[in-house]
Amino acid sequence: MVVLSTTPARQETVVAAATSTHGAVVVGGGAAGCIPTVDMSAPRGRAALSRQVARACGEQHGFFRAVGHGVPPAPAARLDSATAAFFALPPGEKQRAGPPSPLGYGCRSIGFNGDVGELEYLLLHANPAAVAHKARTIDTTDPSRFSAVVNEYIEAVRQLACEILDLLGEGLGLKDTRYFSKLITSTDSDSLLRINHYPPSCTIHKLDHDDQCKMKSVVSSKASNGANLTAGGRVGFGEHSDPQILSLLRANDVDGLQVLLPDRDGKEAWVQVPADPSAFFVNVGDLLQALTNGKLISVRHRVIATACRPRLSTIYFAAPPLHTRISPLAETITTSNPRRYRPFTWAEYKTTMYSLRLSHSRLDLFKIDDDDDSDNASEGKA
Ligand SMILES: C=C1C[C@]23C[C@@]1(O)CC[C@H]2[C@@]12CC[C@H](O)[C@@](C)(C(=O)O1)[C@H]2[C@@H]3C(=O)O
Ligand SMILES: O=C(O)CCC(=O)C(=O)O
Ligand SMILES: [Fe+2]
Repeated sequence: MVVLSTTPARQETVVAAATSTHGAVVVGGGAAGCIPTVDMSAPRGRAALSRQVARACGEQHGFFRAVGHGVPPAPAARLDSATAAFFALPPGEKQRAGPPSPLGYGCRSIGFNGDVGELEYLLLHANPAAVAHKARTIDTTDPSRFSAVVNEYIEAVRQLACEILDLLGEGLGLKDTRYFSKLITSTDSDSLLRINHYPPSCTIHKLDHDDQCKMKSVVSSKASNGANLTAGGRVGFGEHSDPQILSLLRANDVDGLQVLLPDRDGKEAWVQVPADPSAFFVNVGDLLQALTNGKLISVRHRVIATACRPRLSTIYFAAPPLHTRISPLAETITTSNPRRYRPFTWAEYKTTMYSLRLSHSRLDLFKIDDDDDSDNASEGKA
């Protein structure tokens, strides 16, 4: 295990993941500390692939690196250059697409309850009409080109999300194996696209590279400019779980993403996810945890900026339509795993989430008490 640093305030340990020869990313010190890799193009049966995806999204992970995913590189490259061009504009021009309501351009402020991060971002509703509307303020010279680039990317990544959700439906043995993917393909689905741009974290001081790197290994809770520091870096995007069904993240070659995974002793540790621009990082969202009655796990993650180059990441949050009723599926409720969550709609969940801080474990508010016999008696009814 490579221990990068510890922060006295939270006694947290950050471990770096390393790639094993058989393709799985493994952290020394326990199987639960691994980041699984799924090669979606590997020649093996569909059943084996679906079991592998379901295992990665459950059993204490909720997170995997997808390679051989079939998304062509060109739409991603076009999106990256369009968004990089936007972030390179003078601040006044970027502000035309803000403030985030929650959609639009945002800088440092995240949500409505006082969260801040060392980043700027674009948050878009993932449907063509909404993209076209926002594009008018994002690319004032050629908004229709910007829209086309974004829509092309969304279509490619939505297909990948559907494929992963179908594999999960099969791996979990659902009667309707397409249940999850149907939720996100409806025309009024509430999916989002977020593009995060993290400035280099070593531009504060005009020091040579070696001095900057020495400074970053100094553990402290506040930087001289007031930014939060954790485990030797600035908090780019604070600890949270994603609220939706499934998130597909792709980033450039700059590290920063960390996931909170339990080790063999059940203690949690932040695991550094090595950058891989050709891969998608897939994580289970709160809704999928609720729908599967906790069989799949909505992983907590964060971004800690330590690099001297900007990090550009793009995340597709696959969500259902607002009126969708979220309730644990019958196949996931058993005597040993009785119903854990009460039914709710995505709209209800969103209202709750926007009233809370980023780090809140919001799904807990929808939990059924262990000793509530009337709710647990509804075993087998979704
Ligand atoms: C503080 C907040 C920002 C957030 C909405 C929230 O109230 C709590 C969840 C946050 C989050 C995290 C994942 C995604 O980046 C996001 C778009 C989402 O759906 O939930 C953000 C929200 C946001 O930035 O608006
Ligand atoms: O920017 C990243 O790499 C991750 C950000 C994230 O987790 C989010 O936007 O929900
Ligand atoms: Fe996230």
